[in-house]
Amino acid sequence: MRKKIMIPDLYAKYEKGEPITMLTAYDYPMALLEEKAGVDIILVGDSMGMTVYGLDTTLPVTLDMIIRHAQAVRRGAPTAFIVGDMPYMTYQVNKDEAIRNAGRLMAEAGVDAIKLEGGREMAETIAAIVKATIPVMGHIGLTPQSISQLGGFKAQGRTAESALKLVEDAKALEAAGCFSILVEAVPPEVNKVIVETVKVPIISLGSGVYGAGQCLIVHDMLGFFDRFTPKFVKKYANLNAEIVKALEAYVADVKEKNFPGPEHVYPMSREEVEKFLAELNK
Ligand SMILES: Nc1nc(=O)c2c([nH]1)NC[C@@H]1CN(c3ccc(C(=O)N[C@@H](CCC(=O)O)C(=O)O)cc3)CN21
Ligand SMILES: CC(C)C(=O)C(=O)O
Ligand SMILES: [Mg+2]
Repeated sequence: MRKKIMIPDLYAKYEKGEPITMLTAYDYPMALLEEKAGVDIILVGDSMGMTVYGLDTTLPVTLDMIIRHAQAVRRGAPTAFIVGDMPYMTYQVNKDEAIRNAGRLMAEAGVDAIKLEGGREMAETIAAIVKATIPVMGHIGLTPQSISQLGGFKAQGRTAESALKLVEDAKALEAAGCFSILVEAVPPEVNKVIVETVKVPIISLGSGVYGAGQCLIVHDMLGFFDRFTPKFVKKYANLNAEIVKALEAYVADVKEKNFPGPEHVYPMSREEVEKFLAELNK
């Protein structure tokens, strides 16, 4: 088994120019497969609200949901670096609540770090969480918990003014003590400047090749989610089609009585069958 990945291992990769790989996982079977494939960072994302629970946004996801799913992911991926996503309103109210909730994710779920959305306005909260011994990954650009203010899931930093603000946000997050920052759905030109401005490793989700590594939502890249496909997704498989093919074959087999076959049932000796029927007819 691979050695447990810790923050210094991520930094060593970054310094060597070896790209860091990151994917979401929400359950034990997917975590097992990602561990097997050698994924460095597994994010137990609040995107589970949409990919696993069929909700329209990430806002209804609760801390208890993230904790339960992160526990399952931890069992499947003992050596991956696991990041637990802080759900909507578990860190925005005040620093004390943010520390307590981040601490629950660390202690109850066994994650290695937490992630929360926001720029400058979250810097003080992040500094407080880091001071409480909890590593924080920042998340700027498209921040899905702000969907109402953003007016939809739209790429960010596409004007000079908003791009400048993103660079300031990244600086503030670094100063607050984030060990890494995820930059979502930002033009590559802007992400490049962020990468060159801050020292901490930048993970790109839909923000081009610059930075320390890449992230995708696993259900998107496996073709296991159909409601929409962000422009930044590359589909590495079409699981939906594979699964439907298997399900249709099962439905047809049952209807045509081709399943179960003799190999799927528990045998009884002829002697016992005869005894059974004789007793029954007495
Ligand atoms: N399955 C899944 N994948 C994701 O990447 C993801 C989620 N769920 N849930 C939360 C957010 C939403 N995300 C998204 C959604 C859409 C775009 C996108 O490409 N939007 C288009 C159209 C936007 C519009 O104008 O309506 C764009 O060009 O920005 C990007 C990220 C990223 N996150
Ligand atoms: C979009 C990624 C980075 C995320 O926050 C999630 O999966 O919840
Ligand atoms: Mg999230």
